[in-house]
Order: sequence, then structure tokens, then C-alpha cells
Amino acid sequence: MPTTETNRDWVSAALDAVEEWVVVVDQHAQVVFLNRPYRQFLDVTPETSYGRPVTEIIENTRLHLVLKSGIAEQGRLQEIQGRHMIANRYPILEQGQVVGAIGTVLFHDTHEWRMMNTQVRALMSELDFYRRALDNQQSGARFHLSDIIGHSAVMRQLNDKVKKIASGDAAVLIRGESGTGKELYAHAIHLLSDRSHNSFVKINCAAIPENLLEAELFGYEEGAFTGARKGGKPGKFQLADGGTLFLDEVGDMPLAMQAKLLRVLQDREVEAIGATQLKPVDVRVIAATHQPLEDKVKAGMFREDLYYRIKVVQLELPALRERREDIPALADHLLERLARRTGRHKPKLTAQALTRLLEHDWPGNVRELENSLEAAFYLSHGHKITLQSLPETLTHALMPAQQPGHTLRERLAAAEYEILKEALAACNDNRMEAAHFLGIGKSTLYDKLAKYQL
Ligand SMILES: Nc1ncnc2c1ncn2[C@@H]1O[C@H](COP(=O)(O)OP(=O)(O)OP(=O)(O)O)[C@@H](O)[C@H]1O
Repeated sequence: MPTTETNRDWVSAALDAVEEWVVVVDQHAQVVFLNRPYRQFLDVTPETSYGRPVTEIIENTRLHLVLKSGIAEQGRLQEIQGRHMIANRYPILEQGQVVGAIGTVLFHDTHEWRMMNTQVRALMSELDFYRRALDNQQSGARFHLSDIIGHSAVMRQLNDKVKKIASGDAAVLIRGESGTGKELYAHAIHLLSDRSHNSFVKINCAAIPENLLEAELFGYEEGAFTGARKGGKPGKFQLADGGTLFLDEVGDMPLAMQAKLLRVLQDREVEAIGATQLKPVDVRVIAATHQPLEDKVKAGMFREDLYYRIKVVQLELPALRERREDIPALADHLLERLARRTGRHKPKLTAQALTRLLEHDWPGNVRELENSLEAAFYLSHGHKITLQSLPETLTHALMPAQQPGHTLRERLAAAEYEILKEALAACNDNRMEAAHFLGIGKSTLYDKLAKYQL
């Protein structure tokens, strides 16, 4: 059994062998140990340094402060003899009492640190690239119900409903404003269902030109048209066979395609373009929309029979402003995700910044929160996100009416803001109706609402 003395020698020898510089102080902030590389850099010996106050031996040290606060400091910049270093400092505890402190200097020069950081970042972005490529290839569901953040009453009710309906085969229509998490829920339902071991396939009905949508959905046979791929191509329905097909932005599907989709859903058979035979498919459909489909049905732009077929179960996702109590947890989760992706520390939101996030109306919902935090994350210095690091859309969300200017442009903007607010109130926040009421197009209204953060 080695004695305490030989143990101590052994530990000193071990600490001398590492590249990092190590310093240990007692509870009076006097040096009790400096490893050899650190002694060489400081040009001291044990005889000239041990027992002396650390502040006399190491320039800009904070070990004496760590002794007082009992709080560790990590990754701090420290300048010694004109060189910048990255230092870590930890209190040493014995039975809950601070009995000393230990400091390490990781990179002796910020250049060394920057090189390392650049390498890590390059690796992380490479990893991100391959992860995304893999996701696209598998086209699978990635998000579980547990990945959906929200403990507000409305979210708890929603999640209870999801658990009840997920296992069946009923068609689900997910409704909610843009960025509320409709796709996330589609993933979660698939993963909770009996189809989870089969494919989850997504198609965005708004993003694919009308003339290509049929081929995308139902596939084509070899020679079906000029330019058709040799061997043909399976459609999303065939790819999702046994699994789930997620029809995003279903409200934007052209009428002709709606008729074909309805037939497939009723007969459970698909006919690829150029095929002579129908093929059976077993697909559960989850559709999503940010538009009021009833209005589209009334306007003759969406088939009523298809509407009833896809909305066997309806899920209404709340806007973020209707569940503000979830904002702190969501912000924390999104910052954690950013930190993991970039290999940086997760910054903390200052109280002021958090208050601002809680006040904002979030027309773009969780996606807007995510984008705002990402911008702030890159703008912030150190470990904090302050009010100043938030994007201008949040900090300058002072409405024109609150700050009426003098110029014609400012006064017109203030009047426009008031008119929009009144129209929304008169139409119970129904944007389609408000656009109609004001005699402007829907997209013009959306642009104006975004401009004034309404
Ligand atoms: N409750 C939530 N918890 C965690 N992240 C969320 C939540 N809701 C949304 N997000 C994140 O917000 C972003 C937008 O979500 P998603 O794409 O599912 O919204 P969407 O309603 O389908 O939007 P759109 O209608 O514009 O397609 C995603 O990055 C998603 O991960």
C-alpha cells in the first residue's frame, strides 16, 4: 500500500507530465503546487513560489476570488506576460467547505485555441451535413412527442389527444399558423403509431409545380412521357406503403389533383402515370394546413368530399402567443439545440431579454422564436443573450402608433397600423375575412401584419 507521501509524489509527477498548466492554492490563496510546465513558463521554482500568495506569482489570477465565491469559472480569457490564455478555475471542496482552488490553463495562446475551435467547428458542420443527408435519404420521422416542448394546459390537452388517436389509422388534419409545429406533430404521430417501423414520407403540396405533382404523388412508368426516367419512378404513395404520408400545405393542392387524391384514399389503389394497372397501397394520411380550409371549400377551391375524408381527426395547434408560459422552456430547448450543433456554450437569457420574448406577439410562432434566438446566439458575446443582442424586429417592435413621427410616411404608417388592428378585431382575428373586409389580397395583408408585428 503506498504511503500518503508517495501518493503525493506520484500525483505531482502525473501533473508534471501533462501539457496543461496546473496551479493549486490553499484556503488562504497561497500556492501549494505548480506543475513543471507552468513553473517553467513563470520562471519560478517550488522554493520561490510555494507558500506565497497566488496574486504575487500569477498575473491576473482570479483563484483568490473563486475561493471566496465557491463558483467555478470555465473557459475564461486571462492575460499573463502579454499572452492570452484560456483558463479554468474550480473551488476544492471538503465536506461542503471551500478548502482551496485549482486552476488550469488549457491553451497557452488564443491562436492555439482558435485553431482548435476552427477544427471543432469544421467537424461539427461536416457532421451536420451528413446527418441532414441521412435524414433526407431515409425520409423518416425524427421527432418524438417528447421532443415537443410545451407544458401549458392547451399543449397538455393536445398531447393527450395525440396519444389517443396515434395508434389508429384515422386520417389526421393538423391545423395551425405557420411555424406552430405541424410537421413535428406529424412525425410524433407516426412514431407513436403501429406504422412506426415503416416509412414516414413527406410532400409539400405548395412547393411542387402543378404539372409535376401527379408524378411526385403517384409515380410513373418507364416511357410514360418524354424525359421519363428509365425504369420509371415510384410516387410518394408507393414509398409510404405500410407507413404514413404527410401532405403538408394540403390547402394548396390544385383541384385536379384533389380529385385523384380522393380516389386513392377511397379505393386504396394507385395508378402511376402510364401504368395499365392499379396497385393496392396501405397508407395513413396526415395532412397539414395553415389556411382555413372551410373558407376554401366555400370559395370552391377545395373539394368538400376530400375535406371530410382528411379531417377524420383534427388537431388544432395553438399559436405561440396563446401559450406564452411555454416560451422560457422553448427558448432553453432551442438554445440547447444551437449549442449542441455549434459546439459552443449554451448562453443564458438575461431577465430583460426573456421579458421581451414573453411580450412579443410571435406572428411566425416557434419558427420565429428559433430564428430570433439563432441570430442572438451568433451576435451575443460570452455566455449571455441580452436585450441588445435580440434582433431588431423584437427590440424595435415599438409600433408606429406608439411613436408617431412627423413625416407623411410615419403618419401614414401609424394610420395603417390602427386600421389593420381594427379590421382584425372586427373579424375576430380571421385574416381571410380581414383581407376581404379591407379589400386587399391575402398576401398583402400578411406582409402588412408582419411589418407591424400584428
Ligand atoms: N413545441 C415545439 N417544441 C420544440 N420545437 C418546436 C415546437 N414547435 C415548433 N418547433 C420548431 O419550430 C420549427 C417549425 O416547426 P414546424 O416546421 O413543425 O412548423 P409548421 O407548423 O409545420 O410550419 P409551416 O406551416 O411553416 O410548415 C421547427 O424547427 C421545429 O423544430
